[in-house]
Amino acid sequence: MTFTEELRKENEDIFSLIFEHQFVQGIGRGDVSKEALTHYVKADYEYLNAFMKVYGIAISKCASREDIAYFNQRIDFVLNSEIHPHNNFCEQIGVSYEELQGFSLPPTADHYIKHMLYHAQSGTLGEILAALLPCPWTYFEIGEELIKQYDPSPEHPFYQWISFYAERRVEDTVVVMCERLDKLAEVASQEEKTKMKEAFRKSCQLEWAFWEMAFTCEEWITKKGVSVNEKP
Ligand SMILES: Cc1ncc(CN)c(N)n1
Repeated sequence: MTFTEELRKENEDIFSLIFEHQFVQGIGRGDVSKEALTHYVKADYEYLNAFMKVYGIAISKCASREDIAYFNQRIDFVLNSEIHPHNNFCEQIGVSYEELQGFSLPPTADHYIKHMLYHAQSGTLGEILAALLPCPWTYFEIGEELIKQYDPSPEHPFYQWISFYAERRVEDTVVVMCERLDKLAEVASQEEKTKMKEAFRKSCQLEWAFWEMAFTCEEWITKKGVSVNEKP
């Protein structure tokens, strides 16, 4: 079994909790509330900005141009392609994408980006990839699961979102990231592999928590109660 096959097996519990999550199932049924969609897009826009910065830190640790080109191409995908699923949600909410940009992150999303930034700053390239991999991997499998369970037609409100993540391009992203991580794991010490496993599992758990954060419209607590998610 490869290292990433092991990771997938050890985290089957979290993957299945993600597939069952009410937000994810709501995408499949086509009935997520506008409040939850809005909360998700506001947080995810900033989350993806942080994700690209983590790729940037990974570039600073690359030893070859081929590795630099790989991370550069990943940044391009987030910057220019991952706007499509957000636009699908915005159309369903009835707002422009620009209106949902620039908000501060709710607690769970804040935790998730700091978890990735921690591994980016202090870890090896393998540790960084392990922290990043659940992002494309869980979404690709969500796309696959929702197609299997709901077989959405082009009229489905979230058809674009579902088909974007179930697409070949996202599958290829996962396959290539797994191959890269497997190669790095082959030469990693036991201690480094343990760190990779911890980073991967926590990112899977934070993926579930991110859906929950959006579904419950999670906010920071203040003396007056929970604060409204305002622009800083
Ligand atoms: C939180 C999160 N995780 C994963 C993805 C898919 N790249 C995303 N857009 N947002």
